[in-house]
Amino acid sequence: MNALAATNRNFKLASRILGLDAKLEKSLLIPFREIKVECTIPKDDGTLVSYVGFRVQHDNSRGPMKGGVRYHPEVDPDEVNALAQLMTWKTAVANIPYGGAKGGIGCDPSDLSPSELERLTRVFTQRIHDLIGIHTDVPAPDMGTNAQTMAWILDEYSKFHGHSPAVVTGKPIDLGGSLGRDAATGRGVLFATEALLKEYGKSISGQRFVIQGFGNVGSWASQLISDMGGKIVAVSDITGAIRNKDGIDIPSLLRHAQETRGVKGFSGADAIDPSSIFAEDCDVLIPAALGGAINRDNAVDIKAKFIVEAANHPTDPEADEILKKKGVVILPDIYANSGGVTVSYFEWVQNIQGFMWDENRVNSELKTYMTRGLKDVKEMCQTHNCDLRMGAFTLGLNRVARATLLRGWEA
Ligand SMILES: NC(=O)C1=CN([C@@H]2O[C@H](COP(=O)(O)OP(=O)(O)OC[C@H]3O[C@@H](n4cnc5c(N)ncnc54)[C@H](OP(=O)(O)O)[C@@H]3O)[C@@H](O)[C@H]2O)C=CC1
Ligand SMILES: O=C(O)CCC(=O)C(=O)O
Repeated sequence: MNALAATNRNFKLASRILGLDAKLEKSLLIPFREIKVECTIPKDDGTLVSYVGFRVQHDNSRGPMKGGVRYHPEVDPDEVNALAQLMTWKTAVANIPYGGAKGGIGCDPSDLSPSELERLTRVFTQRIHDLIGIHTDVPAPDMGTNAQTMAWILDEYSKFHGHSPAVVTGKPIDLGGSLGRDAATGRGVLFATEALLKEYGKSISGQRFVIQGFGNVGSWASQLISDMGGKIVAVSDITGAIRNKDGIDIPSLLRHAQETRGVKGFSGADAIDPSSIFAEDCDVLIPAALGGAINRDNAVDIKAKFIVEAANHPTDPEADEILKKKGVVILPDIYANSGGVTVSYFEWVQNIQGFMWDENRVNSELKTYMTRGLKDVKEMCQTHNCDLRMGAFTLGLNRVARATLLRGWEA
């Protein structure tokens, strides 16, 4: 099932649980605006190359639309649409005053030089600058993009609209970025996992973790979990997968991955088949790479008791059903990875106030939001006798539906 069909399915299940009116349901589902732009740049050798960029603005009933920009070869309109919709429910679950959006360019950033990436980002920004803004739509990093990408968007946007640090989040600290934003999604995953395990009388320390993806989210989650005494027994990225049953030394792996641009070849672990990473024996599985990674073919082999969805829509609905029957507890993406957008909100607030917080404040506010988020999700699970995914979806939908109804429609 593609990302959009899977997301729409979860939306419809939640809408049915809440008993939403069919017309309201339709209005919530259809994106506010879908933008598709052509981005042609000269490569370093002078030849021209064209890419297609997207920005889907899904909903703004609770505030400015918010969401990352992804650079990846598999970016397509349906996927961006699904990711934008997930942002709407995610910001509502986190209870931050935003709607949802997502953008992307169908490109392989590893094939582009830094100057080509800069040109591409600037052209994309030129195409969409009049449709984004501090109180309209605020981009942030996602797969294949980072603080530097945000700095280029900020600079290009500011040429048209004047210096506007709050137009993007996840930007470098020197340009008004927030302390703690780089680690925020991984730290949020840590806090979410801690809160979940506590419900089962467990703590991070002593649990065995398997993590797919060692980029921003996966590497920070690995580092913070291992700092808390969790044992990371297997990790994978696009270069390969590695296992050490006694626990991987994460600081050494981080150095290796930085030097060699991947986890492959790390001397402190054995190489394993990347396609069997989910079958590794562990207590907690954390997918932190692409969507749809857990599907009906690999779900049956999963041994973890808990899955914490650091990636967006990593679990296909068919896999969801299989895992539910196996009794695996899944902490859904729209709650589990909301630490990133929550600290993006703190960054935006700091930019608007012109007052910078220290990192302790950022991290402790994040913990408050993540802990409260799980409590709110669990209350919906109890009210509607549903699993955590439907608890999160009904929580998000209910908040957005209420805001939409309160605002009303033009007569
Ligand atoms: N960044 C953020 O703040 C947030 C991100 N997310 C989600 O988290 C996920 C990861 O994002 P982020 O860490 O930012 O992205 P990055 O681009 O920083 O990292 C992605 C990681 O996934 C790896 N990867 C890609 N394809 C595969 C594959 N087939 N098998 C194993 N590993 C793979 C990449 O390997 P390589 O680098 O070698 O290509 C890299 O390690 C995405 O789903 C994103 O939407 C969610 C909330 C916020
Ligand atoms: O920080 C943000 O604004 C958005 C992060 C994001 O894209 C996501 O949560 O999927």
